[in-house]
Amino acid sequence: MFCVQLRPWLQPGARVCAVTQQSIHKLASLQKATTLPPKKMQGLLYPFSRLEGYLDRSVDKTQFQLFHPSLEDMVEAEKLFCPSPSHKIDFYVSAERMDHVPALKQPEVCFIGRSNVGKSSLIKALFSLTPEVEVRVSKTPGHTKKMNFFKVGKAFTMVDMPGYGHNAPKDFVDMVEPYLYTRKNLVRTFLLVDGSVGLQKADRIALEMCEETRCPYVMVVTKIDKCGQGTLLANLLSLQDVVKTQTTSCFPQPFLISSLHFEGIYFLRCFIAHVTGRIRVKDTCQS
Ligand SMILES: Nc1nc2c(ncn2[C@@H]2O[C@H](COP(=O)(O)OP(=O)(O)OP(=O)(O)O)[C@@H](O)[C@H]2O)c(=O)[nH]1
Ligand SMILES: [Mg+2]
Repeated sequence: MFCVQLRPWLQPGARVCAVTQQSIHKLASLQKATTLPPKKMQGLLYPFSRLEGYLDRSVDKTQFQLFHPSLEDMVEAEKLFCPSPSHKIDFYVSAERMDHVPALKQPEVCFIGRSNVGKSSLIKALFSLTPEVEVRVSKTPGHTKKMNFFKVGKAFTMVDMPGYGHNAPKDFVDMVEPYLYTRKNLVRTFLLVDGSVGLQKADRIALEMCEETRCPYVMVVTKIDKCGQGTLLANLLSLQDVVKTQTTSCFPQPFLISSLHFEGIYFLRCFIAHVTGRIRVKDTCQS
């Protein structure tokens, strides 16, 4: 659980981030988040904590907390998302076909999901400490048409994928499937589902594809700011049931995200740093 007494660790003098704060979203950094009242901060850092009280006693909560980084872990991870002259964070290249995909050695994570589910917005929020990195988002489904590669120094690459479903690019399958099946340096796929509607038919197909690739993947529940707690909880529990009973390569703990309000963003930065081998989060099972 979050310890408020860790706060002094973040007081002036602590090396949190060297970028100027001017054009950066007010909640982009942990430093700002930790100035909020404790309950609000807890919800931002650990979004599941908001739902915990509503869970029936019979529900096994440990499954929702397998990955449970400390504040220090999150601070450590955040440094990776702060650019410096020796650690450049930037858009690298777009690819429409597998033979356009760059050959890279560093670990890679990618984001897939239905069009409009919030993939690009999530990447934008993760990169909010580098606002000059352009990640295009749109309310029109099917906006991202290519696989967009973003380099985080020499640490890892993040790939924003086109969405499936409504207005997906015609060559979606030819583009994304070979990538998921053959990309050697892919360490995690994040499969995004909308918190208001839960797992849809198209998501089940994506989930089956992820299972077939046998690469580890993680479910991310998006836009949690938009849905009521009852709806979110119901969708989360049914999603977790599917993960538990029908998958073998999926991490049992779904992550909750609001790219607009920054809930879960620090948490996800930490998970990415962990799975790409940049930090080691203690007491973490099966991640
Ligand atoms: N309320 C709310 N809206 C969000 C959130 N994330 C994304 N959106 C909105 O959802 C819409 C789609 O966001 P994108 O990030 O472009 O979605 P995408 O998954 O990249 O979509 P495609 O590129 O079309 O596949 C935009 O209008 C975003 O502002 C969120 O966390 N909360
Ligand atoms: Mg997009």
